[in-house]
Amino acid sequence: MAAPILNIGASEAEVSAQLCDLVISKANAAIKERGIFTFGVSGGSAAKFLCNGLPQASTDWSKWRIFFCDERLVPFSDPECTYAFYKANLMSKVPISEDYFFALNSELPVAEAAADYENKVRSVFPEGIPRFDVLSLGMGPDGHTCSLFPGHPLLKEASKIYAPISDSPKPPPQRVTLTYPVINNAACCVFASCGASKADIVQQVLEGKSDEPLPAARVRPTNGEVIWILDKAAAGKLQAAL
Ligand SMILES: O=C1O[C@H](COP(=O)(O)O)[C@@H](O)[C@H](O)[C@H]1O
Repeated sequence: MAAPILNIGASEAEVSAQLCDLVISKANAAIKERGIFTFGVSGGSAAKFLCNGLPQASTDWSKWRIFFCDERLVPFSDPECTYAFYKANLMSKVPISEDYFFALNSELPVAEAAADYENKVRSVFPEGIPRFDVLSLGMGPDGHTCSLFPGHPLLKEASKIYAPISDSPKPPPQRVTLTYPVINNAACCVFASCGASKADIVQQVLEGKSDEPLPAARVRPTNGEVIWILDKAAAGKLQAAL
């Protein structure tokens, strides 16, 4: 298990550019090697960072297979719907087929929606624990990542690819999330976080010592890398950045 790699950008725009450059270079390498790029995307600020730079990518979009690291169980018309954000800010700008940007069926009850989404993942990863080329992750001010929240029983979920959650402390309450066995089987997990409001939690996750690590600190792929891309404000309390 490799130690996290830390990259610090001068500004949010630089963080966004570094994240997009990393994803595009991993995508083009995977496509060259295996003819396919499997990518997990998050909502919140990470979605904005990706949508700033990915539309300019020089890549073969027909080879990308995009899934959600987590998604909220709300209709496409709801402003909280992450799929709708990517549809407006990425899918409308690049030639990726809707068949390969896998949406959550928000008309199903949450447990069925998670099982249905798991079947979609199985269309690309027919067996075993899926190994995504890249998971683009965000971290909330409480240290959550995907929809895995501090102290929640889902931190221990070990049998599902995607788990339903109906009591998310951050609204909306019903969501579907990747689980740790899949997250920690990825080839690359990349966090992008910006702003002084994230500085304390970034410091706790990257330099804190606890018997109960925060959800973002549990992202440690056994045979992959973890990269953190931060702006100066988010990295402001790290000893490693001094
Ligand atoms: O609710 C969510 O929050 C996290 C963190 O979002 P951020 O805006 O604080 O970066 C996000 O990664 C996750 O996908 C989303 O559902």
